Amino acid sequence: MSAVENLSVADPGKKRSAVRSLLRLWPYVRPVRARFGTAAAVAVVASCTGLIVPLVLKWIIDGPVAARDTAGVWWGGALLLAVGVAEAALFGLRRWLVARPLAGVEAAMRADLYQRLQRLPVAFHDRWSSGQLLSRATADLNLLRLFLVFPLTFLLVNGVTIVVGCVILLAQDWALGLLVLAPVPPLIVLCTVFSRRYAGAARTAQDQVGDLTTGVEESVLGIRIIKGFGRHRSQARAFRALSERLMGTELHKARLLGVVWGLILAVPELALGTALVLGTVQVADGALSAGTLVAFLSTALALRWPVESIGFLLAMSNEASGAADRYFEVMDEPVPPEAAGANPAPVGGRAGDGLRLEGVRFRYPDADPGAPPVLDGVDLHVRTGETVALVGATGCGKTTLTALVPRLHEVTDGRITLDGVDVAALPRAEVRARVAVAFEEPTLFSASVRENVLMGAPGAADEELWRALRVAQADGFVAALPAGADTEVGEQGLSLSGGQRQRLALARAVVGRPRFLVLDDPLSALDVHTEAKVEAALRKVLATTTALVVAHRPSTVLLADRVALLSGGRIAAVGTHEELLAASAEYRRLMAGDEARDDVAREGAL
Ligand SMILES: Nc1ncnc2c1ncn2[C@@H]1O[C@H](COP(=O)(O)OP(=O)(O)OP(=O)(O)O)[C@@H](O)[C@H]1O
Repeated sequence: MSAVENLSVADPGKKRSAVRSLLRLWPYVRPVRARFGTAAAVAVVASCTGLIVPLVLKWIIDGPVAARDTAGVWWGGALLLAVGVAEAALFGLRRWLVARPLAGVEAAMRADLYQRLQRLPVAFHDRWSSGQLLSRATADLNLLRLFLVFPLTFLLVNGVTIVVGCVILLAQDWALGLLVLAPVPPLIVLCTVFSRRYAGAARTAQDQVGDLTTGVEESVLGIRIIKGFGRHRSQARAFRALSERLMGTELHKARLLGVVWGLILAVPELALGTALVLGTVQVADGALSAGTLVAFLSTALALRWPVESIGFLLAMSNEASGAADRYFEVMDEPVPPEAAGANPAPVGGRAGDGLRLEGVRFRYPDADPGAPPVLDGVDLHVRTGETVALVGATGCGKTTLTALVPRLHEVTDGRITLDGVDVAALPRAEVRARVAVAFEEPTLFSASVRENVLMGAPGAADEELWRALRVAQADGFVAALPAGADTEVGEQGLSLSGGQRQRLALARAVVGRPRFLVLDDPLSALDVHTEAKVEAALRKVLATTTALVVAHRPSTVLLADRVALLSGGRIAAVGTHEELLAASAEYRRLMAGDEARDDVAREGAL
């Protein structure tokens, strides 16, 4: 699969209501409702203030102008100026009222989304592409804030202004008023149809932006592979295809908006032109005063913007409803119960029992229903203080098994106990305080060395940090960094070598002096010399803890007291390295293959 092809999570067939989606924002708007409501009321008053202008004009024309009263005209002009200033001041007040609270709403929604993402299980993150999550946390939340600032208020403000304006029009001359209002019913039908279509297109575009974000992210993170394999052209082609797909959707949106906006502009103009002709005839016949016609036409013109803006206000609202759906798709994902603060830590257990896996079965939630489970009845006992190496063919489920101990995934069946306590009965925070992990892929964050390592024991003293660095044989290179342990390691620690990253990940695992240690082939990126040093240090750590270590090569296996062979979803054999060499042909094959690879690596290093 190309690195830029990714899962899109929209369900186009699903029935949705834009209003219902947007109503879900209420809990976030609720705390600022007073200020938001005041701002909307101020905007309604400001907009309706503009409708006073035609009435003042009518008074000036039929009064001072008809009577040739110059002083009266000046007074009329002053009144028009005062109305204009009041309208501008009120709109300014509205902006001031909403700016800060609505930025706060966006920040609160973003914080909730981030917290949710932290609490959701690894299985969720396996299923969702990072770009889809990133675009929800950035572009979609921005759209929602814009919706609250603009369309939500102005659909109300313009609606009220149009109703008040229509009353004024009908009061001036009901026949001309009905003529100008004739296009309203067909325009309402048009807007409803448009909304439905536009909402679908907007949602598609948002999902495509998510796919595009994933593509950019993967290409940036995988730039070394792309360059190394000379794949930049094919990657660029795949990316262009994605961005052309998005461009097509955006053009479809623009066409829809163009048609609806064209009709919203043209149809009322036709009605207004007809009213102008008929009104002029009536003035010529003496059936209508010139002031009334001017007031009528300027009221109709004052209503142009509120009517014209409906098209793009509806478009923005539909985009916002798509963004709200996308946001709540993540927020509605169930969080495993005790992560939300249930289950207190159970007491009891059998102190000194070590780590036990009893009849553990596991199947990935998104695996093919017909496929056998990855783990199918694993029984293993790692005694307190003991180190067991887990060995098996590639893809047999070693990483999966190590992820079950700190409950990154939940067992499908069976149980895992720590000192006799079922991990499923412990709060996740408690499990992770007891079990420290280091994975094959050492993940570092764009923070200092100190912050990265102390993630394993927040608040630990400097001595603990340096002890852990010494254990991982990382103290030498960390001390030589420009700012020592306070040196920033760059995004994903990419400013460090693979071996350095892996040693920091190891230091993070041991800094909290964990009772249980789970290491997934933590020595894979080390050169033979460094590996020997880390092994020597690790041996000391392993002597003080209970450890399960995934091992691919004999040198790592020799760190362990016993070896467990994982095969066909079960533990096929347990014993010392020598015992398994003597008893298991599969184990001999595995070790022989790895020995051969080690020889090649050693030759390369020499
Ligand atoms: N998130 C996932 N969803 C579905 N299947 C998965 C997932 N992760 C791994 N698998 C499958 O589970 C099986 C075991 O994978 P796992 O990574 O545990 O193997 P492993 O023994 O650690 O392999 P290696 O030695 O190559 O690291 C593989 O068939 C893999 O395709």
